[in-house]
Amino acid sequence: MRSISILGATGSVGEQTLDLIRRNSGEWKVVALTANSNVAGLAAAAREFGAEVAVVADERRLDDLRAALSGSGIEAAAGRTALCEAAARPVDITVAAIVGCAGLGPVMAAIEQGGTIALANKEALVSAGDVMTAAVARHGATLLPTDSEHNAIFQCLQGGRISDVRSITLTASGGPLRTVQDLSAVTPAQAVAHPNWDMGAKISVDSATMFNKGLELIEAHHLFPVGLDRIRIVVHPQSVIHSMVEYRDGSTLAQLGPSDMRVPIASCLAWPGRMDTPMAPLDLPAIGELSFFAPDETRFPATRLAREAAQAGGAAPAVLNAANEIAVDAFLAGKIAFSRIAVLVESVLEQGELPAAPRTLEEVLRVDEDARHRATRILEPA
Ligand SMILES: NC(=O)C1=CN([C@@H]2O[C@H](COP(=O)(O)OP(=O)(O)OC[C@H]3O[C@@H](n4cnc5c(N)ncnc54)[C@H](OP(=O)(O)O)[C@@H]3O)[C@@H](O)[C@H]2O)C=CC1
Ligand SMILES: CC(=O)[C@@H](O)[C@H](O)COP(=O)(O)O
Ligand SMILES: [Mn+2]
Repeated sequence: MRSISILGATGSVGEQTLDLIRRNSGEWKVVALTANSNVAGLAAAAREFGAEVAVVADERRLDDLRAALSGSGIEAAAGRTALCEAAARPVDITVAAIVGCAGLGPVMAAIEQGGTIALANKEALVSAGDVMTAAVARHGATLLPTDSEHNAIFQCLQGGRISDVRSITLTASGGPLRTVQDLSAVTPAQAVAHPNWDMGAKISVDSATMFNKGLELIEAHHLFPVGLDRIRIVVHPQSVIHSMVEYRDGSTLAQLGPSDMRVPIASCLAWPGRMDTPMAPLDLPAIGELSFFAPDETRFPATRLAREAAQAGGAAPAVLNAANEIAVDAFLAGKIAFSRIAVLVESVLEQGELPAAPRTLEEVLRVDEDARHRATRILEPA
């Protein structure tokens, strides 16, 4: 029996993790499950899987959570501190599936326990960068990349040496707007309609703007230290090849699979072994063709902005991420046009001097908070 905590259990990655646990329920003990405000979903999952503790980030929902769990014997808690305390409970694996920089504190709490973390929450690593990787090294923690591209690269690196890598290629679907000419009138419904993956709203918008690939570039830069100039992006609309590693002898290894997050999640849950998933095998004759294109950074400037932020280093990636989170929320709320997302991010990055490079979690959170204020002030001038 292995123990697991799922941070962001009510989301797309969280629910897909629970689906795998359900199929192998005798093998897993669920310790902590967390959500932001979805009390009904959290309580149902906590009851079904017999969790030790359920935590909701929104403190105003604590009474509702207690009521939903009454008689179950499951502990209920709320707030950011409770989230970090739950994340710090010792487990064999923590699945980090909160969306946004809001997941950073709990991820760091799990890292400080020296645990194994299946990391889907890319914004946490993008924002904290070296602060997180240094904490991983200091506490002897293990990060298992769960984002599909990074999981693909991780798999392609097994048995290889990072010093033998010539390049890493991140594949990008190009998102739902790849062939849409007029980006000025894109609605939230269009932007979240990803052609291949069923995901939460924020990452779906990020795929549409290509900020997802920009964040993933920075994520790859921290996970796989081959040098930024050796990490490339190629548009591959079928999302069958999830990424590739080219070695110095000219061999390129790729990981292929269905566009279903249960594959990379299962790879992390069973690592270094393997486990069954319910997906049908890839039917390559039915897929027919795999195609590849260079990214169009004129229409989708996000990958250029992310590369520049990664090159600048220090606080720049955290600023880029925070501004993007504010812009995506504003777009989904109907407050700004789709095309303004990248414009806003660039404005925040170019506004005045960037803060000093953060050296601690608290400093990262201050950079994040400050960039959010700056982005909000641009959107809603006093
Ligand atoms: N979905 C996918 O296929 C993939 C996702 N990822 C990454 O995984 C992460 C999760 O994505 P996804 O599952 O799509 O997201 P969802 O929006 O579907 O789920 C997000 C989860 O985080 C919780 N949450 C939201 N805001 C907060 C907060 N402020 N504090 C604490 N918890 C919060 C939500 O709770 P509640 O339900 O109560 O709102 C929910 O459980 C993201 O970083 C994403 O980039 C990476 C690769 C693929
Ligand atoms: C499933 C996953 O990892 C997502 O990040 C997905 O890859 C998004 O697709 P694109 O950003 O390539 O459109
Ligand atoms: Mn991805």
